[in-house]
Amino acid sequence: MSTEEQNGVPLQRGSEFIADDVTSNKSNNTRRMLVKEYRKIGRGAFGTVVQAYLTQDKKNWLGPFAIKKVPAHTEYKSRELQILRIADHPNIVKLQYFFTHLSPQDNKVYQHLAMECLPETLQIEINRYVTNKLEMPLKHIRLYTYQIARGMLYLHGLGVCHRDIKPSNVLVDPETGVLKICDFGSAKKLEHNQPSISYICSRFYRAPELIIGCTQYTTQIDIWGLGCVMGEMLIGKAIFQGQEPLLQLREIAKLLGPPDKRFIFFSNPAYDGPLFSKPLFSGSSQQRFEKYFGHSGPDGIDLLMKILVYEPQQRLSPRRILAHQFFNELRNDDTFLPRGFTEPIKLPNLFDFNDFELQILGEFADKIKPTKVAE
Ligand SMILES: Nc1ncnc2c1ncn2[C@@H]1O[C@H](COP(=O)(O)OP(=O)(O)OP(=O)(O)O)[C@@H](O)[C@H]1O
Repeated sequence: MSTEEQNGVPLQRGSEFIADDVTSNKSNNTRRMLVKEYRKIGRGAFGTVVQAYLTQDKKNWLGPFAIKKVPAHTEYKSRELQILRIADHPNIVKLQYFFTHLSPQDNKVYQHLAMECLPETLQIEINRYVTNKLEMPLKHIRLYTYQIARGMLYLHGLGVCHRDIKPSNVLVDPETGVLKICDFGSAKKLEHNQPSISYICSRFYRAPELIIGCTQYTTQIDIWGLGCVMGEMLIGKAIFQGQEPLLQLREIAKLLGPPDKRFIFFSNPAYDGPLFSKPLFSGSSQQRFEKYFGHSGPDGIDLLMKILVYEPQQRLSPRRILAHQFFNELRNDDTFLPRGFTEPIKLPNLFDFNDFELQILGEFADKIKPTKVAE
């Protein structure tokens, strides 16, 4: 394959096709466009993600986009399109175009979701620190955790539960500090009193009620995932690594202590799996949290201990997370030092709440926003 440059866009010959019905998510207009695929950037359980560019006239190129291709017409995946079409938030990956296309390789129709492209996943960023035997700076952990919580404030405000929070479903730009939640392939608008499947979410990040088989769960399952992701940034590896689905609960019990019988019963009265009711450690769970996450300081430990709790209703809500003192450093100093840079730069705007967010935040908005010192 030869490579050429067009408008600074590196293009590979041979990986292009015409799509007849490319719809802009912004204007809703549909038109014919040439799609040039550049390189594969991700592979998931359901499809592939490629970096690609779009053009109408072969002169003006749009992109780069991350185009996610999934088999079309499955009810499961069309939810992803529906949710991405309405989501409009700085911490949620933005859908820009979408279209269907018949693949000449297997003669199947694929849905194509062209999203803004970010350079890394949080998983890659975490691994980079581990490989270099370094700890991720606390400021970065605050910045990323805050933005995941802000994305959740918005999503949960819409009633949408992501259901697959994990570091590889969180995109980051380490040079700007911007973070966006991606992969809405498992997301669902949860309706009150309507059951949903409990076999959802990647094992290490599954909330205890899901492990037990609860089908009436709430968006608080995502908050559990957020706690797992924050813990993973702190220690450089997944904090609960169960070797089998039910053993996942054992890993949780090693940190939190045994689950309460009431919690098990109200999650799933028919649960007949192991209870792990004997303490798996001596001392208090506070001591365990301090041992695992000591370098996050008392505020980090306090926050994690209020997120990683069995009872979903007891877990902090997104707005209480945003208001937590762990994030005071972001309110007091609006700069950070990106990895590999020697000069600090300004943090992305973390407090530009829109009317919808302000409505959900209520009186919390004033606690979350930095208080400006009068000049
Ligand atoms: N907007 C984007 N910008 C950059 N990379 C992306 C983007 N969207 C997805 N990716 C990359 O593609 C990978 C797979 O994307 P995604 O998680 O949406 O697909 P999936 O088929 O649902 O995957 P999985 O089965 O692992 O959950 C991501 O982990 C990431 O590496």
